[in-house]
Amino acid sequence: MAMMKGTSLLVPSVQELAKQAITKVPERYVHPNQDPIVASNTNNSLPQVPVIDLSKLLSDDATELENLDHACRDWGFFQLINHKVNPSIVENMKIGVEQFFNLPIEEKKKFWQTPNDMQGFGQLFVVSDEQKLEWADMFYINTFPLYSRHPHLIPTIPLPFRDHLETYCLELKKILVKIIGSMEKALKMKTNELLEFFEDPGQGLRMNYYPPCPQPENVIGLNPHSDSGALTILLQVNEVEGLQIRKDGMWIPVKPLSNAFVINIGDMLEILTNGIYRSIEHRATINSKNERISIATFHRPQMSRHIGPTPTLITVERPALFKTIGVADYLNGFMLRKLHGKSYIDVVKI
Ligand SMILES: O=C(O)CCC(=O)C(=O)O
Ligand SMILES: [Fe+2]
Repeated sequence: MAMMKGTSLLVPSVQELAKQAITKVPERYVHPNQDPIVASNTNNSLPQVPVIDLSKLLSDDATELENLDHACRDWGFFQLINHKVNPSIVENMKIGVEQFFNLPIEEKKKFWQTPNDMQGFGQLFVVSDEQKLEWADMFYINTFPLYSRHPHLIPTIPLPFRDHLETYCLELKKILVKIIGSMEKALKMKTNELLEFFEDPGQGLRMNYYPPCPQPENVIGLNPHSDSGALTILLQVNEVEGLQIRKDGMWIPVKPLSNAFVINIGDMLEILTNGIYRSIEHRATINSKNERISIATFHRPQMSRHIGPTPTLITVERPALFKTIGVADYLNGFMLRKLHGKSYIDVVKI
């Protein structure tokens, strides 16, 4: 069975560190020379990530399908509204994740990463002791397929959060299918040509906790990266700004919009669409006043599958831009490296 491998060095909790009244960030978290933080209120002329209405998409609204197509080609990111996920499901998830991060550290240790395992609390992509760390704790779990779950993680998450999490995961898988189905139409592909890659998809959840920091300009919450999977559905839990995407060389803040999901294209969808839809570099910044919480839910084709440009999207004018690669190979290669912008997709470029 093709499994997700990967390891990351064990690191201490930043949430605990930030509770101490420090005025200076420890050296291991100082990132010199990073691009300055731009807050949306200091620059109102910045363009905004497109907003897409799922209800309109599902009623075959041609204009909205075009809007989706533009969003995926030009932005790789959009905010999804009217998604019809029951607000109580989202609300329960928000409350649950806040309480989960606020458990006493002794409780959380039961969920901490162990050597050679990236699921649990900790950080990802830490490959050396010299590497600068992020100003954040994260909790990563695989949710689907079921065999990729760890017995000591989801089954021991306190109730009712565990049940709320299960419900949430299933709802997001439904959104995945609706979005991919609409993309297939927008790209004028054959029915099921793209969707078939998402039968029984792999799904993983990354919950991010970014504590406030006395020197926010010196730290980074999450290094610039593109997501390796196919489609990420992100929930900005507490409406604190921090997510930024790189567009035309500028960092653009994504304003938290209530009742919306932020959707972004990952590398695997860029490969499948032969580069027509693109994964976009993004990062999370920190501020000095408020904690920030987000939940990224990643979706990918099954580990045993192979992905390459879909035949209909290869033409004389647009020859194949990528080689075919196994999903497990792509993902495992990604997990072994430091996060570094959008550079990893180069391994499959022709
Ligand atoms: O915290 C955020 O808004 C971004 C999270 C993210 O990009 C990720 O977990 O891959
Ligand atoms: Fe991401």
